[in-house]
Amino acid sequence: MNATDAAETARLRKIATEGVRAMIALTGDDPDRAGLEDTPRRVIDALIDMTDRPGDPAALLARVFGEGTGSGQMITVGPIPFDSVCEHHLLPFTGRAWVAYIPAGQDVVGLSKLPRLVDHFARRLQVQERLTEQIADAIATHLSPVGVGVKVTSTHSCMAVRGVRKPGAQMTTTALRGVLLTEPAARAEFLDAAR
Ligand SMILES: Nc1nc2c(ncn2[C@@H]2O[C@H](COP(=O)(O)OP(=O)(O)OP(=O)(O)O)[C@@H](O)[C@H]2O)c(=O)[nH]1
Ligand SMILES: [Zn+2]
Repeated sequence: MNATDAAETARLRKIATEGVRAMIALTGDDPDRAGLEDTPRRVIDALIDMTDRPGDPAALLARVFGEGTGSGQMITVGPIPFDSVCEHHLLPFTGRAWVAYIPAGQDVVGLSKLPRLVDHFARRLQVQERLTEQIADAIATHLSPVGVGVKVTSTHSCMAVRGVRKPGAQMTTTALRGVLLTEPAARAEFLDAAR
């Protein structure tokens, strides 16, 4: 972080602290009471922590292993647990993702890179449909595979603990590319693996 960034961060943290104090006051509580004194800092740090966007898709998917490892099979990883933040309410949504691809040639990526890719797109302000598309698009762009499948199921705390209050209701989203979109058998294989 350079000096300009540090000054801007300090400025925004000051404003955000006032904002969180105002939100506490809106709940009818006293932001100056001992138990709440340090809460604005904790809230800001928690939000930054939950949106740290680890990794970089191009770098994550850059190292491939060849020598006959791929050869046309579907590779599926899941369920991959993830935490994200609903961009409408800044409340968490948490769930599981399945990520599959069929390499175009012999090259495959390391197993761990797919969960890392999920975290990269999950740990930011999100909606689930965009999360699902971004994971699929990153694999399509960086690996140029024959097919890609991404399925995400999650529960949104904004729908569980407030508003409509339906705890346990799950949202499922699926993004398919290439043969997983066009070939019913490939699609069925993925959806069977992602249960
Ligand atoms: N499609 C989609 N909707 C989401 C997601 N996360 C939260 N939402 C919805 O975003 C919507 C925001 O609707 P608004 O009417 O603007 O906000 P609201 O008054 O808080 O809505 P309620 O939750 O119905 O009380 C709600 O219906 C949420 O359930 C998501 O990942 N995808
Ligand atoms: Zn929400």
